[in-house]
Amino acid sequence: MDKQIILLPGDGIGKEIMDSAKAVLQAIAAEYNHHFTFNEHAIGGSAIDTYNTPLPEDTIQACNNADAVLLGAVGGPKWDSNPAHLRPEKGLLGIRKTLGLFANIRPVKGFAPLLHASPLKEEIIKDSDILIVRELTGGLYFGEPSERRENGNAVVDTLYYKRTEMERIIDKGFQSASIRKKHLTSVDKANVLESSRMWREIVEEKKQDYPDVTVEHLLVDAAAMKLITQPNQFDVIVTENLFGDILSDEASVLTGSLGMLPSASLRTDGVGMYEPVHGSAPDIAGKGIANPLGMILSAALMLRFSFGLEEEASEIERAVNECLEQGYHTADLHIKNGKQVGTKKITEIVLENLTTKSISDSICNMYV
Ligand SMILES: NC(=O)C1=CN([C@@H]2O[C@H](COP(=O)(O)OP(=O)(O)OC[C@H]3O[C@@H](n4cnc5c(N)ncnc54)[C@H](O)[C@@H]3O)[C@@H](O)[C@H]2O)C=CC1
Ligand SMILES: CC(C)CC(=O)C(=O)O
Ligand SMILES: [Mg+2]
Repeated sequence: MDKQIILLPGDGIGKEIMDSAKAVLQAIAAEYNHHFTFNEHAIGGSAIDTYNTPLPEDTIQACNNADAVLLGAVGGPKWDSNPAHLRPEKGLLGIRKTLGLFANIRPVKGFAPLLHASPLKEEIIKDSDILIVRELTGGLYFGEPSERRENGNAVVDTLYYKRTEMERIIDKGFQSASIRKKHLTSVDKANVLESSRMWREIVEEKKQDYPDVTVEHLLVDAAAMKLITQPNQFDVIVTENLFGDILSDEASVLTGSLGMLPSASLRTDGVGMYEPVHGSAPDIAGKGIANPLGMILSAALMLRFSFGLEEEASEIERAVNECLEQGYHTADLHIKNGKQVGTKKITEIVLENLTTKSISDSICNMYV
């Protein structure tokens, strides 16, 4: 299979973890006889430094013509006091919107060897397997106006959603639930927000189309609490942009580290951008200690969702699991008697496990 993949490493640890994902994809291409072409483009703070914009036109064009996009992370203190249009995050929001990637799929399923790596008790997190379906191109992150007023003494951000934008993501949530355990939790703040009341109405309408899916409505504050007290009560969570952003970082605690979580940002035709859930981690950038597994697992999601390469995707997930079984981990994972290594070394171990298939040849599909 021939595929053109655009790499957007971005800022901070973005470049370090992108190198890992690329190496894993090259190994998969060699093993399965695929031809992946990689082209790197600028986004975020590094694009501001070189091109004076967080999202150069050339990057947009390349992504538009690609089969899939891999993104590291953007942002950092260097650009934190820039005006809104010259912030790295504007580049990320811009590429999501421009490509129409409205569905952010964030699987939260812990690897067995990491059950004891979470600060939560093992009996609480065991058997948890959650799919967060987050709206990605609307809501507070995009609404206009968003500005200071009254000489800087007042401020407005706008939460705007069209009904159609809510309908398509809620549909995605129902579709995901219907091929999993058939339980959908819709998260909103309908006791306060008009947007959430419209969201809830749509969920109620849509549930007629999915009679085999049970639906539960949760207010976001209670959902935040239940996520870490009864995580195995969840199957699919569908929610709007801001709530999904916050809840997915919280949910990462179940897996031992934010550095473990992958994501897929999709539209309906299969085109996607694949990005770990975490940010650019400026506190550890350049130290060679970042956990690349969320990025590597995002590359696996790319193979599965955009290229239909289920076996290859599962092979990466198996190699990651094996590496953790062998006790290897980066510093963000707290594992007693583990073998703590840096970004490059853990990538090498994943690569070794890809080629040796020492323990099992079985396909472990983490996310369906
Ligand atoms: N998708 C993206 O590009 C995102 C970008 N950001 C940006 O990233 C910058 C930093 O934001 P933070 O709030 O610090 O969030 P962050 O996700 O970058 O980091 C939070 C904490 O988790 C740790 N961490 C995150 N990923 C890790 C990994 N792979 N390995 C080991 N440790 C990891 C960091 O060291 C830090 O202590 C900001 O500029 C923010 O806007 C934040 C979230 C998403
Ligand atoms: C950096 C933001 C624009 C987004 C974010 O935190 C995320 O998508 O997880
Ligand atoms: Mg986030």
